[in-house]
Amino acid sequence: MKIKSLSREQIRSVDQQAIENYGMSGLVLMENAGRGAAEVIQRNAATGRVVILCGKGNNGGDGYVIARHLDLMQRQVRVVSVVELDALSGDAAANAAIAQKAELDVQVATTAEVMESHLHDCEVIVDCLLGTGATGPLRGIYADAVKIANQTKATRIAIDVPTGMDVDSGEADPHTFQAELTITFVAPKIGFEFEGTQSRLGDIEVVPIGVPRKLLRQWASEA
Ligand SMILES: NC(=O)C1=CN([C@@H]2O[C@H](COP(=O)(O)OP(=O)(O)OC[C@H]3O[C@@H](n4cnc5c(N)ncnc54)[C@H](OP(=O)(O)O)[C@@H]3O)[C@@H](O)[C@H]2O)[C@H](O)CC1
Ligand SMILES: [K+]
Repeated sequence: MKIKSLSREQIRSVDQQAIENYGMSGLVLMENAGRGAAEVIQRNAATGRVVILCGKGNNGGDGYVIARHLDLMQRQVRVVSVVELDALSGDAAANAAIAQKAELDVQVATTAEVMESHLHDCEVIVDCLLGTGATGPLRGIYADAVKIANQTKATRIAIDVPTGMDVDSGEADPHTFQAELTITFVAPKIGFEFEGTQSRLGDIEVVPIGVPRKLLRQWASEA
């Protein structure tokens, strides 16, 4: 079944319905998202050290799941959070805690200098800073992190939407993450169809997260 491009509102309602009407849990959706993304990353960037940049919300939460699954694939992985971990909540906090108990390499970088020290020698950078919850211009360390990442020679992979891009309008902050590959969940986003977004998105892979077909049928573009 091919799902047409969805808006922020529509994708949120998929989440909501999966949880409220089908009894799925956010943790299960996040696990499916992170595991699916890790498998696509392994297929597209099969070697080298991976740094996963994590923000405060569930896009960041995906990053901790991705880290755990890449570690299971014997990859060298480091998570670099742009917020103190006690600022996390819900499913993101749960997966950050699992990552720490699993003794994955989790660092915090709230300044550009510390961020630079983590990014200068890695081969793959995964953007889990902001997803569909982003609003307005990038704030502080988020802008710094994207600027530094864009200056490296690393392969850059965006999760759900490149940080700095508006998921509905396609409008891009001056410091939008420049991805070679964007791994997006459930369906492409309507903002991806706008002029000029291609250079920031790179190739797009859609990863299903286990939401039942019956729920998605309302947005199917073909059976
Ligand atoms: N059904 C699905 O597709 C699933 C998607 N998942 C992932 O969840 C994210 C959406 O997560 P959410 O927590 O709603 O939002 P974000 O992670 O994108 O943003 C989180 C917080 O970031 C702050 N924020 C917002 N805009 C900015 C900005 N311009 N600069 C800096 N910080 C910003 C804001 O927090 P504040 O309290 O600081 O205002 C946001 O709350 C989705 O994209 C997927 O990756 C699920 O994992 C599974 C299901
Ligand atoms: K992102």
